[in-house]
Amino acid sequence: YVKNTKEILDKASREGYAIGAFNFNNMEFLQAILEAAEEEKAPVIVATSEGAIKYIGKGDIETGAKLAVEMVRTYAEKLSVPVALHLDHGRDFRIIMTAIKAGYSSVMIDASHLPFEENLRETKKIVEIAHAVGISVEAELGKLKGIEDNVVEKESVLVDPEEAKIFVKETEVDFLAPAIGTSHGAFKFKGEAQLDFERLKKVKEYTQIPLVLHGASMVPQDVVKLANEYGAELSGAKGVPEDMLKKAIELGINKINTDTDLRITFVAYLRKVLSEDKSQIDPRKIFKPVFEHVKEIVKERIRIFGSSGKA
Ligand SMILES: O=C(COP(=O)(O)O)NO
Ligand SMILES: [Ca+2]
Ligand code: NA
Ligand SMILES: [Zn+2]
Repeated sequence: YVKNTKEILDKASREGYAIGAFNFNNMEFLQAILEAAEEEKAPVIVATSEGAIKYIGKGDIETGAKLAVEMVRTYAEKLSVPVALHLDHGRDFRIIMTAIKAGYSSVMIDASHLPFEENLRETKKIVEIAHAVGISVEAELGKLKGIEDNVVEKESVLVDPEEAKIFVKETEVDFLAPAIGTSHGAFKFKGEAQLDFERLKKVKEYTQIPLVLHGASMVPQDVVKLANEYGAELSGAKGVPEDMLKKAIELGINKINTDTDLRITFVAYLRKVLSEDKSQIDPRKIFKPVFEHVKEIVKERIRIFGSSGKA
């Protein structure tokens, strides 16, 4: 169990590959992610959003954070690969403190919806506290479109590399998520997929720290098609193409946040299994094949990110 996410991300940044940061909300997704990392011999980051902590704790934040840490630690001590637990899109000061106290390896303070100076001040405060207890911190500059937890960002506002230089110097944040055109969820682009690689290149040059890509799911069309065949309504779903992910990694992305790809895979195969095995009522028999597919998609991502065999 990795005490501090920085150690695995600094290595990835030095060697030019990316670590998957996969979101989970329950035991089965966590199992699938960790099995995938073990089979790929890859370091891995598992992440909970604030909503996931509330979900795991049935509304009680301490319970949720504690349970997440205990589940991850208990599984991780059996594995040969490094595992880090990360708080994704931390916004609420109390939740960030609770995650640190519970034993998370790193926390994100997402104050990117605030004006630059306020984002900088918020981030600096979290960094001072987290660094005092040996925990690493992620922050975000610029805005992703779509729903970011409970804040609806109408327009994406791309990162300003000059701001990034000042921001990282002033806050001493360990890794930075620059908005370069992605957005959360399954409907990322109206027209052609497009990322601002020029900005990304400059942010890396100016900051020289591990960078994070949010909204990075690829939204595989075969899985979307399967889900729709079994009654889902996901037409128009579109993600980040593989060649763009690879280019982003070449230009300095070292942590890739992936949630939607696991969700779509889960939904497609759950629908399929339920419609084919109509008398099945044992949840274990329903979930086993479904989470085999979730594990496979995580392995595919780890291979694309270049972290297979890096444990
Ligand atoms: O950024 C993400 C996940 O993005 P996706 O919706 O593209 O999986 N989590 O913080
Ligand atoms: Ca944000
Ligand atoms: Na994050
Ligand atoms: Zn995100």
